This record gives sequence, structure tokens and C-alpha cells, in this order.
Amino acid sequence: MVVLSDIKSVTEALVKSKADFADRPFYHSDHMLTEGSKDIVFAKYTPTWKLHRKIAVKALRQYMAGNRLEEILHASMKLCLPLMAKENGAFNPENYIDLMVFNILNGVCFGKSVEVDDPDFMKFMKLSKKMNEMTGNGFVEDMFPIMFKIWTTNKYRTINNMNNELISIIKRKFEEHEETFDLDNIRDFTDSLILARKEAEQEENEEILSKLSDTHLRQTLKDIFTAGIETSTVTLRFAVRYMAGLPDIQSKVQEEIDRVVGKDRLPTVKDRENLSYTEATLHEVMRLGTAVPLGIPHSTLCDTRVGGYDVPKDTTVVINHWALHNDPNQWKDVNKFDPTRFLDENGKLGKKQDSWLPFSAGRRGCLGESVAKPELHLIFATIMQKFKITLPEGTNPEIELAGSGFVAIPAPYTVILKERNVL
Ligand code: HEM
Repeated sequence: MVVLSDIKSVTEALVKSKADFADRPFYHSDHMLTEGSKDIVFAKYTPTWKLHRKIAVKALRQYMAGNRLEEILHASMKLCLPLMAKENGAFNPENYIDLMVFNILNGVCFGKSVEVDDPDFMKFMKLSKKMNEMTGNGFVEDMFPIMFKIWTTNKYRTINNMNNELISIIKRKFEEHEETFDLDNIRDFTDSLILARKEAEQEENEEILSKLSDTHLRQTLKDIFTAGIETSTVTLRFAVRYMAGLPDIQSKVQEEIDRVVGKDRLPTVKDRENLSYTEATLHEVMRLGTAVPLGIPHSTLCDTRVGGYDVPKDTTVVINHWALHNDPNQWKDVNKFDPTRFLDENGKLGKKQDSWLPFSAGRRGCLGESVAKPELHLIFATIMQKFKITLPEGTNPEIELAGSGFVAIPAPYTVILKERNVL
């Protein structure tokens, strides 16, 4: 296994070496949990993966072209904000952040916003968190694949059952969409996937059709949901926790939002270009609170080289995003939370710093970056606009980490909210 921990070698591998590092290692457990490697996230670098990625990118682009993201977020915020305002004293904001993010991705995929007690929301979040927590340390079955045939561990069986429950939720939603599909009204990402299949049917393209089975399409949906929800909720949980412990930075974010957006309306996607300090603060949250510290493992497609070393075909390659974000050669006062490092001399968001790579890069770079960036910004800016956030007295100012999954999680914490800008 090779671990790349500096931006020079990461850029060489992911960007300059074309597809050499674009494969994924094969794990039997992934193969089983993705109904036979029919997903995007863990799939090998094959024409089928390329087709699904292309269709998913196009479908997300279609969705993002209008202002549906903003509409769905505003609807969700109108549900969440009054509930948050009613919280008395210190509380854990996790459930509200979960709902805001769930509603965005539920909106993207299935065109709907739900309430806090929606059964699918509650079930989905519970399953997704538990699965992230449990899968982090891997499966003994991957070392001894024969076990899949004779006896699987309790851990694998539990995760497999939870995975099947997730798949059944998505399957039901996909079937509802198929029944109500209308060519003249493409409502969301799911409709765009169904449309892609109908187009292949019209062209009688059997080869493409064989790659667009129901299983493939629901696995793509599952990817968008699972890859999108945990990463975004964790980033926002870090953001709220950082702001609670950094009152000066919080005030600067709020001054900017008050000046640009005011008090009479919610922030919009268009405001983002004028909210440079707020965006820079989010960048700094994503640097110090790296949500996916070791990315998703890559694998080499051929014999290749990186950093002057030979790397044989089929070598697992890990991108250490945490190291890139904490490299003292790249970041001045590396441990200091300082949004201004992302701003130019005019206070505008400067060119992206090379060693800031939360979404990775190259052919396997995060497929949802175009959704995640406006989504995180809108949610963060709206929370900051509405609430002053403080820590309960006696809280350790250091942020503690928890969890052992793909995603790094801040340890559960509580905050106190005070409404600002009450209309
Ligand atoms: C804070 C938010 C997010 C972060 C930090 C993040 C980060 C990442 C990272 C590090 C990877 C691995 C890239 C690689 O292998 O080099 C990845 C892959 C992926 N992400 Fe995200 N992500 C976020 C949000 C999202 C969202 C909202 C979606 C869906 C709308 C999404 C969908 C995906 C998919 C499908 C892949 C697999 C791409 C492939 O293998 O071709 N992510 N993400």
C-alpha cells in the first residue's frame, strides 16, 4: 500500500498521471454490499463506471441548472429554524443539521422536503451513521474471502441487513418515480436517471441498456445519498462547533451576512459570491475538520511511478487529505483557525490553495462537489444569520474527534443558541 501525504505527489498521481491511479481496490465486502459492484463510489475503473458517472454528472447538472436547490433548502429551513429557536439551554444540534442536509439530498434525488419525524428520514440517518461507524475498521472476510461461502461474522451480517434496509427504501422511492414518470416534467435526479434509460431504449442501444438495470440505477441513487449525507452533515457539525468556540470569527461572519443579505430574507446561492469571509470560514472548517481524512482508496491501473518511486499495477493508494490540510510547509500557523488565509488583498476569496483538497481531484474526484459547495454555504450562512452560538460554560475549547469510519466526526457536543435578527 502507498500513502500519499503531500500535495506534490497527490497532484502527480491524481492529475498528471491521467488514469493510472483512477482504479479502486477490489474488496469482496464492497462487491456484496453494492449488489455486485453496480455502484459508482467503489466500482472499478471500467466503461460501466464511466457511463454511470457521466449520467450522474449530467443529472446533477440538470438539477442544479434551476433554483430548485435553493427552494428546497428554504422550505427545509422554514421547518428547522423555528424548532431550533425553541430549544432552551444547551442542546446537540445534530438532528437539525441532519434534517437540513437530508432534505437537500432528498430534494435532489426525490424532489421532496420532509419533517423532522418523517419515518424514512429517521431510519435513513440511523442506518447511515451506524454503517459508517461499523465499516471503518473493515471486515475480516476481506482477508479470508472463503468466509463469505461458509460463515460470515456477526458484524458483516448486521451491516448487510442494514444495507438491505437502505436499498429497500431507495427501491421503493425509485419505483414510485417510475410509476409517475412524465417526460415533459423531469422533477429530480431520479427522473433524469429514468430518462437516460428511456433514451437508450429509444436508440435501441442494448449494450448501454444492459448497464442501466434497476439495480445500477438504485445503486447510483444510494451513492448520491450516502456519499452526500454523512460528509455534509459532519462538515456542518464541525462548522457549528468551531463557530461556538470562536466568537470573534463568528461575529465577522455575521457582520458580512447582515451587510450582504440583511435580515429580511434568507441567503441565496447568488449571495455566495459576495460572502467571501463566510465562504473562507467554511474552507477553514473543511481544512481543520477534514470530513474524509483518508479519502476513498485508489488503486493503480498499470505499472506506474509517483514521487520518483515505481508503483506496480493493482497497488492500493491512499490519499491522506488530513496530511495535506495539516502540512506545516503549506500552511502558516497550521493549527490556527484563520479564514483570512483564503482571502486575497481585497478581501475576496483568492485562488484555491493547492493543499486544500477536501473533494480530492482527477477522474475520481468528488462527484457531488457542485452540489456540496452551495448546499454547505446556504445552510451555514442561514444558521449564522439566525443564531448567535455559544458553548455551555466549562466546555473544553478543544474539538474532540469520535468515530472510526470513512468520515471523521466531532465528538457529540452541545451549544446554546440565541436568536438574532428576529423578524
Ligand atoms: C462536505 C461534503 C463532501 C466531501 C468533503 C466529499 C469528499 C469526497 C472525497 C474525498 C471523495 C473521494 C475522491 C477520491 O476517490 O479521490 C468523494 C467521492 C465521491 N463523492 Fe463526495 N464529498 C462530499 C459531498 C458529496 C455529495 C453532496 C455527493 C453527492 C451529491 C457526493 C458524491 C460522491 C461520489 C458519488 C463519489 C465517488 C466518485 C467516484 O468514485 O467516481 N459527495 N467525495
